Amino acid sequence: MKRIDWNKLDAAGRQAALARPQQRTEGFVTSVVREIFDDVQARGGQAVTDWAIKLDGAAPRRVEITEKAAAEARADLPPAAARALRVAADNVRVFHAATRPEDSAFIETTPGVKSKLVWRPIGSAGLYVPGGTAPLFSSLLMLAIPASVAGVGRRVAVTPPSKDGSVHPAMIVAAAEAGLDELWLLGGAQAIAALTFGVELEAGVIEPVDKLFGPGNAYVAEAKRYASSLPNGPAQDMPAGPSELLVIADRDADFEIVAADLLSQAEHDADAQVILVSDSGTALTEIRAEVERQVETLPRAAIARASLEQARAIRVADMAEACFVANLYGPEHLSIQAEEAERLVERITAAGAVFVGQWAAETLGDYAAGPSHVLPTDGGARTLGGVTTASFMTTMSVQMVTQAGAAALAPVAARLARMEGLEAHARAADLRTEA
Ligand SMILES: NC(=O)c1ccc[n+]([C@@H]2O[C@H](COP(=O)([O-])OP(=O)(O)OC[C@H]3O[C@@H](n4cnc5c(N)ncnc54)[C@H](O)[C@@H]3O)[C@@H](O)[C@H]2O)c1
Ligand SMILES: N[C@H](CO)Cc1c[nH]c[nH+]1
Ligand SMILES: [Zn+2]
Repeated sequence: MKRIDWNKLDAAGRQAALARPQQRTEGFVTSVVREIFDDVQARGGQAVTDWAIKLDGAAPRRVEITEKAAAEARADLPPAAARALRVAADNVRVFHAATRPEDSAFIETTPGVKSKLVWRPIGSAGLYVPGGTAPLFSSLLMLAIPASVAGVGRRVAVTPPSKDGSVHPAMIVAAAEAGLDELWLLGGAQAIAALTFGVELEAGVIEPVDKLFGPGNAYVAEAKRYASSLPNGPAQDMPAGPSELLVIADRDADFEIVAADLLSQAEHDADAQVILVSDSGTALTEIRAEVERQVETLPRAAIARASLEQARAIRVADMAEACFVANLYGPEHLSIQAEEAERLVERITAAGAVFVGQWAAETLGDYAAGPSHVLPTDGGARTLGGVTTASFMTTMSVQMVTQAGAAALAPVAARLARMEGLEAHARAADLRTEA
């Protein structure tokens, strides 16, 4: 972890200190994604199959998620694992049901003119579930359950096959828990292209979707971005790339816990980024040493070490400055392990999720606290929130006007229309006053 003193840096130094790993924006990711999309647009399902075989060693396959298949998959898991999945799914469902947006009441702005905002689910959602280096069935729960609570008509998930071409039984159980419609073993940009254009495969048809959701590596994140830039392409939820965690810790933090939290995100991806911010030199020194100690015994030490090359340990003057730095970075996850952590939350304006105090392990949020763990990365949190039921819905205003309401408001509208030089608008308003 590179050690940095915030107050010894000039503006350029500060920008560099909070830069995302360069790998994520490297040109070859963009060009490979473009090549895959062009090929899928030209050759359809055959191109998807060719890329899937080339990159992941297996042709796309549809996974059965019938009750029978789910029961078999459940039987393949230790009972405690199936129970843990059920607890996680229940918590995610409870949180999203309680936070689903409701239609507003009618609001009368002028007597006889009333409007309200109503929410409608989108028609179809393509859910990307990462699986390149670990089968993230938790991401399936975090996407498919909010989609189902929102009432989305068709929910299709795609996920890469494991190295031997198989699917983890927990993926099938999670899909069943979440009431998913389709699950495909297909990953990377080729999966996103399939959901964008719709393709006919040997294993069946993937219909195009209205909106793409989900996290993924740099290829997946770029594919979603590119898909949503195409004319008539699907919308996308947000940039949700390699994981990020920024921890604000003071000298009273539990250094072992802070180090463990940093490593929990570093182990995701060589491109994941973890940042430690503290007003205490001792905390920075001790936590860095603790990270080095703990990484030794991790099964994914190689990935975590590669990520740690992009990590930072930043010394700030005080907690107010720590919050300033956190807001500037806009992390996917922010953990505050400092005195009066809850009070500091008031200063935070940009983070996908905030974990308050030492007991709020980010890992709990990753799996089972309830809110979706699909969150914006790369500074997206400065303007965007994470996945919620609202992400799967749209709003419409509904406007109702009585004859008296029209008589009162039409002259206003007609006047404004003529000021804009739009005579047809004005006449349409005038007609409402002539009855
Ligand atoms: N932001 C969030 O909310 C969030 C949530 C969960 C996970 N994540 C992140 O998701 C990511 C998962 O990454 P992953 O790699 O394990 O799985 P992944 O499923 O995102 O990516 C694997 C796919 O990448 C494609 N790919 C790999 N190398 C390629 C190459 N050279 N050219 C073209 N395509 C290539 C392959 O087709 C493969 O199927 C991690 O970075 C993790 O941190 C983010
Ligand atoms: N930390 C990831 C979000 O960035 C989500 C996840 C899934 N499994 C474990 N963690
Ligand atoms: Zn995680």
